[in-house]
Amino acid sequence: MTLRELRHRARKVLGPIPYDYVAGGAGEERVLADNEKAFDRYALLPRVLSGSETRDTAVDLPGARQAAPVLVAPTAFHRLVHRDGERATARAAAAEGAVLVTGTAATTAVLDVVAAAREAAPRPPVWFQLYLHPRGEVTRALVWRAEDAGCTALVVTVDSPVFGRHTRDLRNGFTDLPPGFAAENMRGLPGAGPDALTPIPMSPAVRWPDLAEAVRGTSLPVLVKGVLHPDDAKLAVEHGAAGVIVSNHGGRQCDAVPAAVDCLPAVTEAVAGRVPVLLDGGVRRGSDVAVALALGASAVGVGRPVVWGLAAEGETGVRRVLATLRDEYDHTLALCGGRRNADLTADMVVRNGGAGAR
Ligand SMILES: Cc1cc2nc3c(=O)[nH]c(=O)nc-3n(C[C@H](O)[C@H](O)[C@H](O)COP(=O)(O)O)c2cc1C
Ligand SMILES: CCCCC(=O)C(=O)O
Repeated sequence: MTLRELRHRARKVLGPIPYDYVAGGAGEERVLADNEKAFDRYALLPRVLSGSETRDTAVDLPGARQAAPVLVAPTAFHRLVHRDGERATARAAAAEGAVLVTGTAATTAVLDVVAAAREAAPRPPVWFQLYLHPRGEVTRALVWRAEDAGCTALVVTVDSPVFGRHTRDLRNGFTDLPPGFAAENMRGLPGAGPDALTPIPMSPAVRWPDLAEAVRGTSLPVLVKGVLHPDDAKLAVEHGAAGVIVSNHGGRQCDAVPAAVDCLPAVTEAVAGRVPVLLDGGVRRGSDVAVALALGASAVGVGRPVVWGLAAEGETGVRRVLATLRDEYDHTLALCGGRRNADLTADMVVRNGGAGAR
């Protein structure tokens, strides 16, 4: 089963409103579509007679060593799609040796998410995603909850000064969580009630010094998610980021930006190896992972496919998504004559239809 087929299975078990919440994007969903289509514009140019029977796909990331260069991107409200929610996702990611990025908008408290991950692996890498709050004490409270739970890194999302206009949700009138669901990490903190769809008051007033303050206020590495402009990647490093995540939020924020993978080469050049560069958006096959790594990513995140796996089959479905991507990636690495992730280099990616014409 391909990851694309899994979406159809999820659609059958989900009601139309949660399905649309996950599947949808902002505006006319141009960026949502382009994130996937962009990978079709790249082709791999394999090397030959340079492979190995044993390959090493492991990767070292801030606060994590992973079996493969694929991690679970933060996606909100897992209990909306499966009764086991984030606990199932956490057990699956830990069992597959993948980083789980849980976040402020999870429907399970971070302490319980990490506890579930520990049922599957002794020291599971769980990162915590948050938005910087204009009131520093709210940010500090969230960071403390993540540290206390045992998270090994923080992910600060910077592409959401305001919430994106999700066309399908607006049409469906989906503005609040159904009764019985809440953004558990927001309990007791100021803001909209934890059962609002946007419990975190995103703010355009948040600026670079707030990031620097967040970095200073924690011993955990802080990755910055949602960077597209190479100058912002440089600023992120200068303000203490331990990693930069190239992402357009899966096409859910500004509907006029480039596909994530198209922004990767310039960001990689700007960061110049100082910190790892990661990418998410549109990754659906092992060859997409290989293209991203060749263009400079250390690892990629997957968002919707994990939610489809969770909706369709719970913990087993999430494991299937991660195992499929790892297996497909390893196979692609072999076909490209590689032994290690670093064997995939920029000269091995060409524009599709223009082989050799780089
Ligand atoms: C249903 C859903 C919820 C999301 N929630 C968050 C979130 O709470 N925080 C965040 O930083 N990104 C969030 N994202 C964005 C993802 O982290 C990621 O950038 C995006 O899904 C990657 O694209 P993909 O779905 O094509 O893999 C969400 C995405 C989806 C689809
Ligand atoms: C405050 C909820 C964040 C969810 C989110 O980021 C998304 O739906 O894209």
